[in-house]
Amino acid sequence: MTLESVTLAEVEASLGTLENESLSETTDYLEKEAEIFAEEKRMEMMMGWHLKREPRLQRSTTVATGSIDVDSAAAVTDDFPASAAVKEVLLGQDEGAQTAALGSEDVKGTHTDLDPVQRLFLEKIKDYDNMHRLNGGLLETEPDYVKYLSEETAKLQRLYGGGDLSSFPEFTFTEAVFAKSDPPLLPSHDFVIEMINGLSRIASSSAYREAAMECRVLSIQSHVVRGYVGNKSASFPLQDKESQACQQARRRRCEEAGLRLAATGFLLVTSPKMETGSLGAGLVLGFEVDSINSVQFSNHTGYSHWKGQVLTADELHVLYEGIKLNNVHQYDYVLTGYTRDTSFLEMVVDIVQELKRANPNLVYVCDPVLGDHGSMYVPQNLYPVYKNKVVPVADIITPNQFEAELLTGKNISTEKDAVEVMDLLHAMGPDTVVITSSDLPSRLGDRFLVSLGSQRHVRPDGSRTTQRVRIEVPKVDAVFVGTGDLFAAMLLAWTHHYPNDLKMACEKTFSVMHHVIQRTISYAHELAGPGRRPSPPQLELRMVQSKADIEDPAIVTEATVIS
Ligand SMILES: Nc1ncnc2c1ncn2[C@@H]1O[C@H](COP(=O)(O)OP(=O)(O)O)[C@@H](O)[C@H]1O
Ligand SMILES: Cc1ncc(COP(=O)(O)O)c(C=O)c1O
Repeated sequence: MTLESVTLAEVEASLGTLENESLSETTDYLEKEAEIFAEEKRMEMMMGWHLKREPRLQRSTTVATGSIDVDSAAAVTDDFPASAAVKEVLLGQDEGAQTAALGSEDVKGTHTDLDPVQRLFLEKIKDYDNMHRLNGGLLETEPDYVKYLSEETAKLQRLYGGGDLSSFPEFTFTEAVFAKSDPPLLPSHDFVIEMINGLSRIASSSAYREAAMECRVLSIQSHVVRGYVGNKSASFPLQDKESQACQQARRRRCEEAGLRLAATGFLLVTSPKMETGSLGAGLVLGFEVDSINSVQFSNHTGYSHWKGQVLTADELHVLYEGIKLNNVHQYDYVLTGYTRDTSFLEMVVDIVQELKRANPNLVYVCDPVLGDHGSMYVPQNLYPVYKNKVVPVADIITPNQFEAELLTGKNISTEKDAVEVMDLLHAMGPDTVVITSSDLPSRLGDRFLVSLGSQRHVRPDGSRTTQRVRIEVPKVDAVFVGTGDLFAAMLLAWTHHYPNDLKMACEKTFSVMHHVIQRTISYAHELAGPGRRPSPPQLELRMVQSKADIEDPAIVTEATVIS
């Protein structure tokens, strides 16, 4: 007889014979098969589901307990519309009453509105309950189950300090007494109420919304499949790094707005005496980096071979139009680097101008990539576009010495020359200029690289002030590619964090560079082997491995304020 061919009547008949007998081995198989089938049938009838041995219900029929199984009761009441009689039997009485009802012959007789399957179900529970009581424990359990149960019980007893795990615990609620102390270590009851009421006000306040808002960068740079230049060099560090810096900057703004954000991830209106911790899990504010890939190459152009595609000005415009049509063209920063095409660069300028109109506080960070050490490595016709169109709309620029000289038409032979060049660059537009590398001699010796920075500020009274710094970092005897892009991205991040402190922003930025470069060169030497110069693939920046240094760089170089 297959299970499918068992009719309900047969099931009832089979089980009916069991009613007056104890469960025996000979009927065991038939009963179990019938029971499973009956259960499935019952489910289908009552719920319209095609439920196959739903585990909670299986448990209720195979593991009987001294009192009603809470899970099975919940299954009946929560998951399908059991009849009033079933509910009454299962839930309508206290534990003792339920046990009594289940153990009594009345169940079948008094609830005449039960359909045959429901009755069968209740009778089975009743049978098991009787058997359980007679047997003094679980029925038909495998040794493994008994072992598992006793281990789990022991575990719970260890965790919760013993006690009877089979009975419902008693709870005693006593009124909390809030100790008054000065200064208060715990918030007072009134304060907690005030805090809760305040939460909804804070959530809708503009300061909170501003604090919770993301900081979004549009980065228009190269993409490479292999290695780290352009967007590959800038995106990961920005996304990673800024989660910390943004949090701090925004926490400061929140505090200024009279709000405090506590360490637990809860937003609290605190009394002024209460300590504020880090933002914790409450707000996560990494830079959102939207990348437009100006080229997609297999690798950077310092390798023996490279292949790929170049984005045209029109294609750039199409991408930007798409963003604009969705009205998601609100950016806090634009970051650009290596470009070889004049019309593309002009399109970038148009986009920056339009984005600045949408957000007058937008900061454009530009690495005016033209060449190095006296020679240009982009087409000559890019130079006038940078000089006349790009630099004037830029807020932060990161030229090397050659690029700074080219843009201003003035040579740098001394630190004084460098300061004058930076002033000329300020006059062209940008408030922040960092000359990333120079041939100027270092006071620390010829194994150090000298860089200079200058930042203009407008004082509250409208007058201008300029901070200028010199920074010297150990020179590494190798050519790295992608360092200019990483540098610009990190300067963006750290000037965001320290908008009026170029010294600090430079110390952080140059320290990140130092850590990444040191890790890269050690690894490259290891790969190349003793006495051999590392190849371009071996010199790819160790970006992911430098995550911790990018997030929180140990300061390895102090910037000197020079005027
Ligand atoms: N060989 C090197 N040794 C030490 N630092 C370097 C070296 N090359 C690059 N850097 C770091 O990277 C930064 C950017 O340098 P670079 O890539 O030469 O800029 P750019 O591409 O603008 O010419 C430098 O300011 C310096 O911190
Ligand atoms: C495709 C590509 N993008 C960007 C760069 C810029 O690299 P860096 O950051 O060293 O100026 C290069 C340098 O070769 C490159 O090949």
